[in-house]
Amino acid sequence: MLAKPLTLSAPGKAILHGEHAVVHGKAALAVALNLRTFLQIRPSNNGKVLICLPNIGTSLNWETARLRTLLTAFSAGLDESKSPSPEQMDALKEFAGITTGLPAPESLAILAFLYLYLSISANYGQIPSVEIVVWSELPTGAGLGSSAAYSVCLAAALLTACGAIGCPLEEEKSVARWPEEELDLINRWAFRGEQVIHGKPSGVDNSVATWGGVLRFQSGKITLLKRVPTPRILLTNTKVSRSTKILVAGVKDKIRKFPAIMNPVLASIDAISHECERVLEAMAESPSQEHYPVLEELFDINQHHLNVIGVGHSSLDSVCRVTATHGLHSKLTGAGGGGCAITLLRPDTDPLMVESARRDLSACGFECLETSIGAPGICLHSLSSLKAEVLHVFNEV
Ligand SMILES: Nc1ncnc2c1ncn2[C@@H]1O[C@H](COP(=O)(O)OP(=O)(O)OP(=O)(O)O)[C@@H](O)[C@H]1O
Ligand SMILES: C[C@@](O)(CCO)CC(=O)[O-]
Ligand SMILES: [Mg+2]
Repeated sequence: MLAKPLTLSAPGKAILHGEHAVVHGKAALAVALNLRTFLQIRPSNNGKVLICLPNIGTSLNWETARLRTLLTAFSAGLDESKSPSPEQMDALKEFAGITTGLPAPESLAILAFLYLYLSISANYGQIPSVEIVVWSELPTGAGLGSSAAYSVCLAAALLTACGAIGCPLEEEKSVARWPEEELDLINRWAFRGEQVIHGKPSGVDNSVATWGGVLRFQSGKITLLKRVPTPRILLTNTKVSRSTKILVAGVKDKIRKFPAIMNPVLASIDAISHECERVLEAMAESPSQEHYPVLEELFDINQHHLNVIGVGHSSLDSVCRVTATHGLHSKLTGAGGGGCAITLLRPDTDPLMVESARRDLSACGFECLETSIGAPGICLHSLSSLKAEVLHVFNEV
């Protein structure tokens, strides 16, 4: 059980190709970002469970005895066919005093936490009185998988706290990862958290946050692409807020209304993901500049498709237009409707050109984020290995 504080982190992600189509059984290519969500869980002896979420200004606590009264409704196990039921969600909303129809960010985050806390306790054994702090380097709700990194951190922390999985961090180590079968369990529980936040997630985001690196995801099948080169990208946050849940529901509605028009678009996005993977593999075989025009054209085509299925936004059009004036190619990433875009950079892209593109993007009110890609998935950290910024957050709350 939990004898001392544990600190863990999971990465955000960028989807190169396949967002939305992946919800409908098509392939997606996703990369882990070196922008992470950190969680600290510490034992406490006040008979309460506390969750503190500084990114969204929320801190709540409940008596463990009160939480226990809900346990029987959450003992169904990890049956693949069962997702969080409307009855379970209603019980949680009533417990947490959430009455609004359209859930606010803090409501979704709390519901996902309560769902995971109760389901994991009911299935593996009571989680003791704990304090949990979650803080992220990722913008929340901007297409970079913040919900998945949050769910993966929660699942890993709660499974470790109740002894369902081990704690692989040895004394002298600064970072440790769980063995594959435990990562698989973390990923499957995190998917449940995503279901609470998203409604109908494909599972691609929680898979990247769990496994890290670069992967292809299709209908629940995760293929880690170990050999492919990780392209350089520039991330731009338009700062236009949006909800993945609403955007995913909008696409579903469009497919229902116009199946003969929308299904070929999804099939084309699927073909783009496969073509991109083929090109990345060819680049691994023979690195050469000649592959970049193809990757750039795939970005352009997919961006048009994403507009067709209704997840574009004028701010994302602006990112594409501004970067195009510098000879660069961009597309939205994640759910779209605002949030972030990715711009492909060639290894030989002139840094001055990138700098001037960034200046123009900033002048539009957008924020460019620097990060590397192919980062590791969920891991445990020793306190001494944490960056000062992260330590500061955990020491403050
Ligand atoms: N650090 C965090 N603290 C608290 N809640 C968080 C945090 N990160 C994510 N969330 C929860 O996840 C929600 C955002 O999820 P959403 O799926 O809409 O966006 P995203 O995951 O950032 O983007 P995408 O799904 O397109 O990659 C927030 O409203 C909040 O409920
Ligand atoms: C829009 C979507 O395809 C990606 C969000 O990052 C939703 C999902 O796959 O769950
Ligand atoms: Mg999300």
